[in-house]
Amino acid sequence: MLDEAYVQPEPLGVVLIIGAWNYPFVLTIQPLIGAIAAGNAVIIKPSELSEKTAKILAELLPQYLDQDLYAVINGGVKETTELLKQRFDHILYTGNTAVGKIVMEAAAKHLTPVTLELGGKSPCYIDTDCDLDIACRRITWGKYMNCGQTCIAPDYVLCEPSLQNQIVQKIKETVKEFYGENIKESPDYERIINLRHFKRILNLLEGQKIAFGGETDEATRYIAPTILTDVDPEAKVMQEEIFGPILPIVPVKNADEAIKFINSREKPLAFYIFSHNDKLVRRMIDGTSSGGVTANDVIMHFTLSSLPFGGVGSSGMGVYHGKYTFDTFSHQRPCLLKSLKREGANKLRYPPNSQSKVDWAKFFLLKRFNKGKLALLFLAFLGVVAAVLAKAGYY
Ligand SMILES: NC(=O)C1=CN([C@@H]2O[C@H](COP(=O)(O)OP(=O)(O)OC[C@H]3O[C@@H](n4cnc5c(N)ncnc54)[C@H](O)[C@@H]3O)[C@@H](O)[C@H]2O)C=CC1
Ligand SMILES: CC(C)=CCC/C(C)=C/CC/C(C)=C/C(=O)O
Repeated sequence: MLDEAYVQPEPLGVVLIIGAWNYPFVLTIQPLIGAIAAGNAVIIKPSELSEKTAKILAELLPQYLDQDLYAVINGGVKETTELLKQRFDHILYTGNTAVGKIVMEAAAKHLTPVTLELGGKSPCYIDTDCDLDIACRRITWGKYMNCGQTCIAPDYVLCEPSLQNQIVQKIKETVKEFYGENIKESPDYERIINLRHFKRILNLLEGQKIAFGGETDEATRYIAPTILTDVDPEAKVMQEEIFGPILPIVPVKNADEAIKFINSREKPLAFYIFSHNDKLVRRMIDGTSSGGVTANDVIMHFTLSSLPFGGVGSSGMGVYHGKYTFDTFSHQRPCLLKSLKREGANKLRYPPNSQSKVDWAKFFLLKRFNKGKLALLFLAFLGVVAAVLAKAGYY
């Protein structure tokens, strides 16, 4: 009661931030800000796939930040492998799950803690009790933004069979509203990052029923906003994160079947539920697990600095954003400042032991006491009075 106890965050030391290509600026700068705020030195390793952003980061950062403390190192697998041999005090990695394991293995050699911001197949459940126009507009935005290359894009839709055709129709209308008649010409519709990813996504379309879209152009790595219907849960497109503008719809009987479906797979990075029914929304949140959730919208939980962002299970570990970034890059050091006075109260813990000391210890530590011993209670009351007097300066 008389001691001072507090938590003092302290910098971890040198932090390594490895970014991915899909939002190459935000995925390095956002963690960098928190790492600096927490007092660390930082090395940034942007993705080599988004080479122009990597180059500009290496040019710009030294102009604004202390070069001894903040460095940009550019390179691919070879350079990153070499970098990972060094000892860091924390590593924040954003990218795919397979490389996440490599990063964690390298970090383990130095007992370095990691934050792994990985991916996964984020499901989107659309209830029958829902404003389909609004739901489909929001899903269209989140799915086709950056050509589907967003870690928390809704990967696939689960809904009752009766909704399927209406959803296709409404997304089709919204695509026209967003990108016009000629999507290819729209300045707002992006392209696939490289040929390897273009071919990977095309491969996922094989044998599927295309209800909308499906047009592609290898020369410009264009893939039209595409919807697949009646998709078999065992299909290739349902086995890996799509990370492209393809939206499979998997019909389910009801919300319970959707919950079972989600729980039978790896834990996703995000989960989206569209329904007017608040109870159903809560039930689906309680019945599943995912990195984050947005109800009646997509992506938006990412934008709140008051919420921690991160995955769970195979979609990652650890969180950042806002104050959570500061906490991730800090050691929360518990400090107890005692005085060398009042040794009498401390005698309780020193040998020789006795039943009376045990009773006192239980009273103070476990807040458990023998009801018969009212005197004990009285003594505790006196203790509180003494503490108050001491704080007030009478002691
Ligand atoms: N949880 C999140 O916040 C985010 C997760 N992602 C996920 O990232 C994935 C897409 O990114 P990737 O294609 O992985 O990006 P990527 O190919 O840019 O790789 C990510 C980083 O890992 C490094 N890297 C690649 N291979 C490596 C190796 N063998 N050893 C060491 N380092 C290596 C790269 O140089 C790069 O800096 C998706 O699964 C997506 O969902 C993407 C953005 C945000
Ligand atoms: C309100 C508004 C314009 C939000 C922008 C949302 C946005 C672009 C989110 C991107 C999220 C992100 C960085 C995902 C990722 O890392 O893959």
